Amino acid sequence: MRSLLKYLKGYKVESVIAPLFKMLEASFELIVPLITARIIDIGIADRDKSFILHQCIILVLLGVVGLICSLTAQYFAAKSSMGMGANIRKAMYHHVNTFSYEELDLIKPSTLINRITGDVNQVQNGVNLFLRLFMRAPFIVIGAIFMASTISLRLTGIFLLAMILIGTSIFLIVKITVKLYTKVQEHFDAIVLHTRESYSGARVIRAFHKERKEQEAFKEEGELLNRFQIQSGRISALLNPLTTSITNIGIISLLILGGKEVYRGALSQGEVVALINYMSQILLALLILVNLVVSITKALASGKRVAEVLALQPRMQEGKETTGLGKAEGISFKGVSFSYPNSDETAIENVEFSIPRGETIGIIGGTGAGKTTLINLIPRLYDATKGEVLLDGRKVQEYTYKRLRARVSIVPQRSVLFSGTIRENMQWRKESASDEEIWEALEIAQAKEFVMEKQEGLDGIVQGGGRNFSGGQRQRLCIARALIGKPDILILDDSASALDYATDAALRKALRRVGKELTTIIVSQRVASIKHGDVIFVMDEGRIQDIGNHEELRRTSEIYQELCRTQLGKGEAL
Ligand SMILES: Nc1ncnc2c1ncn2[C@@H]1O[C@H](COP(=O)(O)OP(=O)(O)OP(=O)(O)O)[C@@H](O)[C@H]1O
Repeated sequence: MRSLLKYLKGYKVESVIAPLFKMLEASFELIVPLITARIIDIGIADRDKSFILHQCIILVLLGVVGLICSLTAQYFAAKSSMGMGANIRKAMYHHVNTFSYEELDLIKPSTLINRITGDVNQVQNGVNLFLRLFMRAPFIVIGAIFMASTISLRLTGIFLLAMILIGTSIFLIVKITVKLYTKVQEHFDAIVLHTRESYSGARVIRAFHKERKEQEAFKEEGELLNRFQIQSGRISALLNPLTTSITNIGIISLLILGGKEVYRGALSQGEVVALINYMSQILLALLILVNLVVSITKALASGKRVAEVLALQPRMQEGKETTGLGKAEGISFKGVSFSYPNSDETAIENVEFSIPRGETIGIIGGTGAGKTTLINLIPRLYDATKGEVLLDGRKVQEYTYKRLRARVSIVPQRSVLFSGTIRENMQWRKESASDEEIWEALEIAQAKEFVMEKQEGLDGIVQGGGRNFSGGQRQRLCIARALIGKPDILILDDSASALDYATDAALRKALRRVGKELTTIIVSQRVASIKHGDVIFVMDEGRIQDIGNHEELRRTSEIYQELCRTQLGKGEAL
């Protein structure tokens, strides 16, 4: 949490003014019982109406000035805590954008969203309460005891005893409820996760007719949450009656012992009333302190979650080079192995190959063979754990991200579009892309026809995630997006899986016409999609088992033969 204090930068003055004004308000509050005592002892005793009126005006003035101080404190506390919250959110958003796939594997997007929103809000509220109340409550308690001691040192003992009893009850109850609160938070997180999953997977749930099962699981989570909330509610409900009882016992003791002092002539009636007022002020201040402690505990827990994200340093460092050596003119893998950060197994092992510029490469293999892992190393979505990945003779790590990603364009397995227009989605790689360039890319990606059919053309709306397009249309739009800005290397990671054979073939034919310089890597589980490649890599268990063109592999590669047998028909493969 301490590491988050730097985000208060720019709000230092506000953070000092807020507690100062709150303490000023508290000082006025501490004077009130003394004035009440004077009204009773002098005004009422002497039946002096003008004195009473005069003192009442002072009370009103104290109230008004106190209110102004309180509002000033609220204003400055809100300004600095909101400012701090905004600074943290900005810093987190910026920091998360520097994460590579490795960091995103470690902190899941749903947790990141919770941390950037809910947790930062909790920190913000905690800071606001802290600035306003943390100094005020102890100030009132100490001040009230001090003022009481100036009235009667003998009766101050009752105050100390009441404070010890109230303090102990509060401590015990908070200790238990904070533990329960942690449980409540855990179950609340689970419910949020469940709600999010069942909403985003609503169609799958309907398709598998799992509505009842989902409802039951939700009900179970809800009941658990309910149980812990009731438990913590019951225990916190004890707090008020317990502390009020202790205070009331204190007040009764003050009345009895104070009464005796009045008889002895050591105290006036007004002073006894003032002592009772101070006792009530202490109780109120301690109750506020309890709420403050609970909120601060929550804020500290949230602050820890926020600080964890900010402390996570991206393992990849950006290079400085903007040009290649031009030697090898293509992509080379030298003894490359890779393991995911959250896994002990190697996803690819000792991969070695070179691809000259302008070739079309097919990568085929069963699920989990390591195809996606391999191609993700080229645009540095991950860094190899062993070996080197070279692009035009330079390690990919040496290039700036801008340069590397301008040269290598990847269409991932999952087609992701963003809400906006088709044009806006097409301009992701090149903001200045003209309509002509966009139509050209759409034509190659076999998407021109259905975009033209739209009344608005390139201004056609894309709904979040591209849900107003079919799976195949989404894939084609993503391929078009990847072609804009003329990359040197185009990687299609199973990105044509939703296309029918004819469209898939038309796409590959169009890609071949793009230019001799374009290196195309097509990852697929379909033989038909990669069989025209200049070279085909056959992958299995994280290794490239066989390399060759379609005809060679049909003769030499058992895995390839098997794939052909199952897909193209037995006769063709043998
Ligand atoms: N983010 C990840 N974290 C941990 N392990 C992963 C991750 N992604 C993939 N793996 C594992 O790495 C191995 C290779 O996966 P990869 O996605 O490269 O296979 P693939 O050949 O592309 O499969 P598919 O054709 O099904 O997409 C698999 O065993 C998989 O479980």
